[in-house]
Amino acid sequence: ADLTASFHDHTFQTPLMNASGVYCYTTEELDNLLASKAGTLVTKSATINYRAGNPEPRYRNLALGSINSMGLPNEGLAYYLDYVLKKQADPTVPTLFLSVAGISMAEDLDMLSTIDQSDFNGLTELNLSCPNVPGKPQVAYDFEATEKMLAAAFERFHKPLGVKLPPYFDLTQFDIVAQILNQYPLAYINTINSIGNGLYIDVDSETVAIKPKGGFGGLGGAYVLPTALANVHAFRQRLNPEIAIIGTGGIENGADVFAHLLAGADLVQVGTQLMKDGPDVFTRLAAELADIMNAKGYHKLADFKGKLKTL
Ligand SMILES: C=Cc1c(C(=O)O)[nH]c(=O)[nH]c1=O
Repeated sequence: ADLTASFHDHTFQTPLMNASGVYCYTTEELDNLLASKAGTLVTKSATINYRAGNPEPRYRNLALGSINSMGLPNEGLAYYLDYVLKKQADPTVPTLFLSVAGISMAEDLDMLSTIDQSDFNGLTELNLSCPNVPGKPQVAYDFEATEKMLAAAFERFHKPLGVKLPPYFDLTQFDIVAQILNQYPLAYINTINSIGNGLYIDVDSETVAIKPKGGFGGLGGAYVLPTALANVHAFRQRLNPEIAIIGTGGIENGADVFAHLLAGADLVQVGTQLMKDGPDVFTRLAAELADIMNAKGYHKLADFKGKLKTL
């Protein structure tokens, strides 16, 4: 089976990559991703300046996934922009993704301007869905703010741009959000971000799992797979075909990757399972996906991508 993934005019060795925020905070982690079977990588969502983030413990692996309230810790935009600019000079390195998540629309726009004026030749991911900055509502749950943000972004940003979206749970929300997104020349959407503000309770200790926000945090892992698949498929059914889709959420094995691609994803991102297994997870996921494709007689991703059947 050929796992080569095409994404606009870019080609990747596999459709697999990390989810922003996981294993992408330091240049060492990013280099380890490049050395793995991941097709490419995305950097931790950046703010203009360094952020320490929320007090720890702020991430916990759980039997059925994970919970996190990191609070947007990052080294600042320059750190990640320097990294991708240096790496893109190397012809053996695939096209890279750079993620930004400003605390305000003004900060987002400043960062987009900085990137636009740079020689960055990869794709930029505007994170509209961080659930863990206290007092900062998720932009993407405010449809008016989303529209304002996209209009302002495309006024000043001329490189390929994608948006990271939170999960939606209502079919009319898919209609409304898709109608907004279709008005803009987006390269892609990335769906889903963590399911915001879950609460894990440890019965033995009668305590929550993480310190910030009284234990409330974004859910990842197996908990979120059906929601992730629904969002990938709902947007595939509604978005202009020129807007590609990165499927994120709940991938533990090759079958989960296959399901995301069947639902309409062009690339898939792995968060919780990457946190649990490290970059070797991409070797296992690639092998498991290839085995499934071979068993089904599929030779390349296009043979089944987006071809989910209904009853
Ligand atoms: C960028 C902040 C995010 C964070 C975070 O830094 O708390 N956690 C998530 O699950 N998703 C995010 O988008």
